[in-house]
Amino acid sequence: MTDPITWADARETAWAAGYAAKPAPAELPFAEAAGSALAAPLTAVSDLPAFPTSAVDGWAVAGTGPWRIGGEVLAGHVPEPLASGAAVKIATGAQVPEGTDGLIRLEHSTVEDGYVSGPTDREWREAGEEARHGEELMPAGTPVTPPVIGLAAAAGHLTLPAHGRPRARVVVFGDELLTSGVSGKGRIRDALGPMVPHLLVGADVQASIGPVADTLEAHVAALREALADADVVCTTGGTMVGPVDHLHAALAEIGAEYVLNTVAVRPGFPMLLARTADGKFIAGLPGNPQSAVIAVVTVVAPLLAGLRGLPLPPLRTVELAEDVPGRGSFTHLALVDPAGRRLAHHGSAMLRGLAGAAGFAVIPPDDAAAAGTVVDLATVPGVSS
Ligand SMILES: Nc1nc2c(c(=O)[nH]1)N[C@H]1C(S)=C(S)[C@@H](COP(=O)(O)OP(=O)(O)OC[C@H]3O[C@@H](n4cnc5c(N)ncnc54)[C@H](O)[C@@H]3O)O[C@H]1N2
Ligand code: MOO
Repeated sequence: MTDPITWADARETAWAAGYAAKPAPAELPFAEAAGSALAAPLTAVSDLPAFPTSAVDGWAVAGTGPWRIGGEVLAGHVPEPLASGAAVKIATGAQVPEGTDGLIRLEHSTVEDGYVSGPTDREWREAGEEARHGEELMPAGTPVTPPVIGLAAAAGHLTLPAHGRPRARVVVFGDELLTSGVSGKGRIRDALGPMVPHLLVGADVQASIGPVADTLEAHVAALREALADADVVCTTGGTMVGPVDHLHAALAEIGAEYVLNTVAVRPGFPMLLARTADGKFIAGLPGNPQSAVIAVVTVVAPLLAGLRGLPLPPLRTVELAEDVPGRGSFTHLALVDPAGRRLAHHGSAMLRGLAGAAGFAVIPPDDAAAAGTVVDLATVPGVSS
């Protein structure tokens, strides 16, 4: 087995491999561009707003008052110019008539004998106040978040230049796994098949394969099937060298090469990332369920970010409420709750602690962290706290 790389290097390496392999930018409908990075700057296709727009429900008036009422302007119409001494009722969002000197809010207005009076103000948004036609709104590289999609639509776009969503597929290895019923008699319920697809945020996740029988032929066949319609395949289990751990042999059989093989982190050490000759990726997640999640956090999430042109997912921070030991020369990823307290049931074969955690406090190699220390926090995709 090769020397494990550091946890920090594993994140960087997986991200860089994804970034180098990201699909060429294309004009994508918003739904497909969502979660990618802008491959070119976003510009305004019109002035924003495109016309002076009323910010209130009220009256548009010209000249000095009281103003003679003559009609109304609703949103979605082009109004006639307003003559001096005239007033029109105007709705929020409606185009302000040319010649308007001020708006009176409905609730501040008094209407008498066909005339309106009240305090006026320039309560409209000027054309081009937010952006001028052709102006750059967001630079290339900006993540396509829901607000960016809203801005793009407001600015006149139907598509965005972005990197397409990678297709991902989960392959579950293990003869001992049950997909229904309860654990017993040497067999356990598959916890990873139902969980891992939801961790692959940003990917177009295909139907999972497995549980796959513990033979090399079945492993090779499952990998080939998964790779036929996925850019990223996440396998679970079989990363070690047990009697029925066939992943490494299966990777050799299909000619995949390691991007990284084992990471100096506990839990999660036996994770790996490999690449096929045609540039697809296979992430090997260890079978212990918490270790599988750590492999997603360490390798898969950075890889998917890179494939979409996004930067390495940032770490957050957490102030520890209690001492956390190190794990010798390995990084220790320690489950903590949002208040920085360690969780019970944090063994790598368990999910009970993880299910209530804010994420993993990152305790660097050859170190330990005392209560009160602020350390990095690696969060789990799909989990917010
Ligand atoms: N001699 C050694 N044995 C092990 C070492 C070691 O260093 N030397 N490392 C341990 C560590 S660390 C891990 S993590 C596991 C990794 O094992 P594999 O990736 O080969 O996974 P399996 O052997 O298939 O399974 C391990 C464990 O996880 C359970 N499992 C597997 N898949 C699922 C699933 N889909 N849902 C729920 N649970 C699952 C499986 O039943 C085993 O209990 O190796 C250690 N051994
Ligand atoms: O490191 Mo293993 O991945 O402890 O469970």
